[in-house]
Amino acid sequence: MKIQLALDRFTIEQAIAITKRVYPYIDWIEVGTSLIKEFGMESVRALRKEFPGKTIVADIKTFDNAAYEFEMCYAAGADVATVMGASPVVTIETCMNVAVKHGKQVMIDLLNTSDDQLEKLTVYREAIFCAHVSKDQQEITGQKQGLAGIHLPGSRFRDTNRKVALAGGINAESLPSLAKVQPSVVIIGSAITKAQDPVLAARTIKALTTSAEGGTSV
Ligand SMILES: O=C(CO)[C@H](O)[C@H](O)COP(=O)(O)O
Repeated sequence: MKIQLALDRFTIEQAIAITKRVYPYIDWIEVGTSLIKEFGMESVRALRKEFPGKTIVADIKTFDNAAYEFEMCYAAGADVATVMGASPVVTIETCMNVAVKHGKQVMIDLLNTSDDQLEKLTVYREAIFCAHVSKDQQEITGQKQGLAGIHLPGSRFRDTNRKVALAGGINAESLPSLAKVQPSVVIIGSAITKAQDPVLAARTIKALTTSAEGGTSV
């Protein structure tokens, strides 16, 4: 289970500084949508340059203009770029094709994706399917990521080795039960980056994922 550190609502310098502190406890680095919107591809390039040894995820949340946006992310050094599951299927298909062309990956963000649409997306076997509770759902309607509320991408995904990611307000309390879903990736932002002690928070989360996988806690 990879830990993807979500970097949102920071300057590029702040994002680099916090990542350096928690570096040993995380696996993937997400250049958050807010960074991409505020600073553009420079944010992806900067994180790529600073952390050559980590997987960089550009959370661009593409909804249209797929080839242009995905080419841009991969050229800036992203290993993974995100597209919204609710987009037209042709958009998602285009993202998958651009990823194959560059030997990169696609994460499909299932925020507000209907079951009918999800059914259509099951053909994209190489994608990572991200069940996501949004910031607005967290902050305005008080929704939480949890086994009851999760829009899990169907039992068939778990049965067929589809890669699943979970995101949205995940913390040390919710992680152990969410780990039962055996996600490939857990995406964690504020529980680490806004913690009073981000290093302790990251180390605790790393220990929880390790023990959920049957390993020894660090
Ligand atoms: O995609 C995102 C916001 O749209 C965030 O990356 C995701 O929600 C994880 O951050 P947090 O743990 O703070 O919710």
